[in-house]
Amino acid sequence: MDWKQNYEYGIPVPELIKRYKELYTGAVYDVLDHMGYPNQALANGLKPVRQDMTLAGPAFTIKGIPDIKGDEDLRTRRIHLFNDMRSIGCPLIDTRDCSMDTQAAHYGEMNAVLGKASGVVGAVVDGGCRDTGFLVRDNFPVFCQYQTPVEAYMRWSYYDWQMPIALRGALTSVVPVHPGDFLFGDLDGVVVIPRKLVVEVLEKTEALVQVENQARAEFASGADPVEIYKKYGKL
Ligand SMILES: O=C([O-])CC(=O)C(=O)O
Ligand SMILES: [Mg+2]
Repeated sequence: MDWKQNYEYGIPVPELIKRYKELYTGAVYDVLDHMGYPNQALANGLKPVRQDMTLAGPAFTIKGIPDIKGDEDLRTRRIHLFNDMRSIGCPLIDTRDCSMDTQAAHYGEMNAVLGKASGVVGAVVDGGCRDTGFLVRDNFPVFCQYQTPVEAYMRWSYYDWQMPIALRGALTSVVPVHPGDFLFGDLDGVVVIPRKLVVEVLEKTEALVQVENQARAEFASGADPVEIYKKYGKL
């Protein structure tokens, strides 16, 4: 499959990633909210495996399903997803819908190593992660719901990839994610930026952050807060 057109934004992906990583999720959330997209934040439980980790980039979507018999066809097929990542040719976020499983680890260090060699710059896993020590030592940003040593085999399996997926939401039960939608995460959580809005949201958030920086500096200076609020409308 040729998915490349899902990853064209008018600005090269590495530049988008660099500029998003200068921002913070609260500001991106506010911009999306004001644009009429209030339901783009992922569930509160989704957190980085180390507090200072951030990630930004376009989603490569993966769907997994319960698999209590260890289906051999699914098991054999999954390895091909990494070549599909490579065929896209830009930095990606491995983004996993785990069908609400709350038992197994759906991500780990082997996935990260192979992912990195295939263009992956971080993972958002709506489920569990293991080998966390490796990931932390490698400084590889993974956002997940929990950590566990429990293996996925005979519990959960990869089903398909590069299809629309649904991750648990902060304000809605799920937030849809499509291949090429952007994920941006920091200590507060993760927001999903729909593909067609990636550049507009970036530019609007950069402008918002400028205003917040000015207002913050003036608040910190001890000047009259009422006057500062009148000037910027920010607190
Ligand atoms: O069971 C799995 O594939 C998850 C894991 O431990 C790894 O990626 O290293
Ligand atoms: Mg492992």
